Amino acid sequence: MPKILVIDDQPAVCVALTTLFELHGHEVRVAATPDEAMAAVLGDELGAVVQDMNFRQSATSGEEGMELLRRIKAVDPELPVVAMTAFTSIAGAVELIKAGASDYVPKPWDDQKLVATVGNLARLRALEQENARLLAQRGRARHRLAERHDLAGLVYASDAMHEVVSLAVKVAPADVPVLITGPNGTGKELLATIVQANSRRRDGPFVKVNAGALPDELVEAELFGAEPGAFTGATRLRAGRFEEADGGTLFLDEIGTLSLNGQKKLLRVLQTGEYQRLGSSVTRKADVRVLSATNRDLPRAIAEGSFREDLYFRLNVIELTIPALRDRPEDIAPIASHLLDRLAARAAGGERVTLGPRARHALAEHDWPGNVRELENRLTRAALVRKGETIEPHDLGLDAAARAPPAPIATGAAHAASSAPSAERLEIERALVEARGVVAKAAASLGLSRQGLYRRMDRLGIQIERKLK
Ligand SMILES: Nc1ncnc2c1ncn2[C@@H]1O[C@H](COP(=O)(O)OP(=O)(O)OP(=O)(O)O)[C@@H](O)[C@H]1O
Repeated sequence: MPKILVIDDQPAVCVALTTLFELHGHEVRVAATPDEAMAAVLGDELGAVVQDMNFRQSATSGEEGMELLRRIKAVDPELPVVAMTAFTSIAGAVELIKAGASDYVPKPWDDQKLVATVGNLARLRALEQENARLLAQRGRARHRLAERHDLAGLVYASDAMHEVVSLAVKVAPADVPVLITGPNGTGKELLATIVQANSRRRDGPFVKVNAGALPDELVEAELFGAEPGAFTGATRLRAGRFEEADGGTLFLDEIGTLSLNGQKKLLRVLQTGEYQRLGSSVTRKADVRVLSATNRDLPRAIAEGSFREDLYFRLNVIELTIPALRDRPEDIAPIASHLLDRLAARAAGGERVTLGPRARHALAEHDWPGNVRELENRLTRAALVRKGETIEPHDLGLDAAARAPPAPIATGAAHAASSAPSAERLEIERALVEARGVVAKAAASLGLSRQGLYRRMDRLGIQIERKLK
């Protein structure tokens, strides 16, 4: 129980208050003069103070008490002080509160009220202190982690993310496969970068493959390479991704959508540590650490027969799961701020745009189906379309997102009756804006063919306005 300091020059009052607080489980310290009181405030762990306002028989103005209150508040502004006063005037009470008193009780006091008031204040202080201690502890832990490891620009404030990142840097030096799971755009590739950057292979190659985009007939050539003439059109020797990643790390993104044939080939190299180029009988050793990522529920895919269980166990020696952004709302504001810094660094004039209070509120309220990538897209869009100095909710497309669609920069009619822009729409719009409306360039940055991008634009009703050209 928190300790209470009782300050009164009358021994009878001190005895009465000591008995009262001790009866309710508090430890009590007593001071008869302002100097004794200050010695206790400076040297003891106190939960609350109950102080008289006059310390000499002749004094009645309360001046000495007011002076002591100010001295206490000057050294410990958070320490709750309850003044015991004969003041009944409103003016006196207001002055006390202004000077920092948490409350005041008249003399003679009501035992129950006094114990309740002081006890509540002391408990609140203990909670606040504990909170501050935990926050400081977490802040220190995050700081230490960032100091000792390369976090590749990943920003977070949540405990959930701290756990994931701590595990990532812990498993990084062990040469084991790591499977990174989590919804779209949560930072799986960024986390893979952290694992690689903190591994013993950090100076080796880091090769990334979108396993989901590998056409079945090219899986083998892509992963293991091909000799000239190995298949129609293979005119030159082609090194595979395992060969390129030799001595380093191979990151297989979208592993959940790798074809069954691709899974079989991958499993073999993971089991034996050996592979052959297509069209060659020479066996090569794979000195590669495999990291993989997926947003698919692999156990479910296994149950449905679309993912091999044996491959799952090979890839999933360690699993790192990144929570959806909506489940770690503390991360939204710091990531948004980081992304705005990044946008400013890339912008021609280097101007840093800020979020207006309504926009900040809208970000906190949004559900983030597209996670950090969606946040990135919305901020990029907002920085481009904003009219004022700060970003407003409608710039983000979050102006009552559920009620009406925002006016997109590249827009069409097809979606007009629909709800807020999807993450896909935002991503395409962003790519188009960055490519200044050049579809081929936007398609390349999205990893799509030009036709593929046109098809998506058609489906989403995105047309390019002249101003983008
Ligand atoms: N915590 C974070 N701090 C800073 N940037 C982040 C963070 N998380 C994600 N990002 C950024 O968001 C974008 C999307 O992240 P990333 O590509 O790593 O997600 P992903 O989960 O691999 O996406 P997908 O599921 O679509 O493959 C990237 O630009 C990345 O740098």
